[in-house]
Amino acid sequence: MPNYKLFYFNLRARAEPARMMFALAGCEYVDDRFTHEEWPQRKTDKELFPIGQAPVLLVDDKVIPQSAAISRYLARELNFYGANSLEAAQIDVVLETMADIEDKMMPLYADQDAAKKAEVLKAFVEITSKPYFTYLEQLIEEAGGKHFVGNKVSLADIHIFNMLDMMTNSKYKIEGLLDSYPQLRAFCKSFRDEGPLKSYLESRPVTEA
Ligand SMILES: N[C@@H](CCC(=O)N[C@@H](CS)C(=O)NCC(=O)O)C(=O)O
Repeated sequence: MPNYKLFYFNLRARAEPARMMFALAGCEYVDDRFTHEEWPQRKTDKELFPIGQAPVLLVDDKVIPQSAAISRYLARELNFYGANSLEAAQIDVVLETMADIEDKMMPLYADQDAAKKAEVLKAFVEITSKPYFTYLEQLIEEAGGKHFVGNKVSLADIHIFNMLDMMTNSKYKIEGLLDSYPQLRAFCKSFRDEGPLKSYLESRPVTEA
């Protein structure tokens, strides 16, 4: 097993799927978290932060930036990327659907007055995000409610849980987001309360996002 070191802010956000996979696999790693105040100094290390962004995963002496690359690498190494190519493709479908939702979410956080923000959030919940969440709701229902793909926790479950956790339980919380999606709500509840990450989720640092 290589030496793993993960560098990110003291947030769940883009690094949490990696931390969740390390926890599930019982794999040791260094979880190097820094504050926003420390970041300008940390990012002067151009070898470690070649794009000037975090997260970065150090695998022995190899630098891997880009959270999606980190997640997919660890999923392959630690066996969270499905049992075969077809399952891997199904996992990718979930990840890419989630990426579409996140793309549509970004403008919600642009500076704007309260009335405009309420209008934009309502449109996101009721219109823009609907085809994606409806599809994810259908997928988890067809899969039996517990795992999006296969019969064990995969990168799909981990990423969906993390995204929904961020959208319902962080400073980016969106009111009413999952009101129309009972299967997704049930999936999150069982993942949190009964899944193999229960004790990790209960003991991880509490962060604003
Ligand atoms: N596509 C990149 C985006 C990384 C990114 O935007 N990171 C933010 C934190 S979530 C960052 O490093 N912000 C500080 C900066 O850009 O100086 C990824 O997914 O890793």
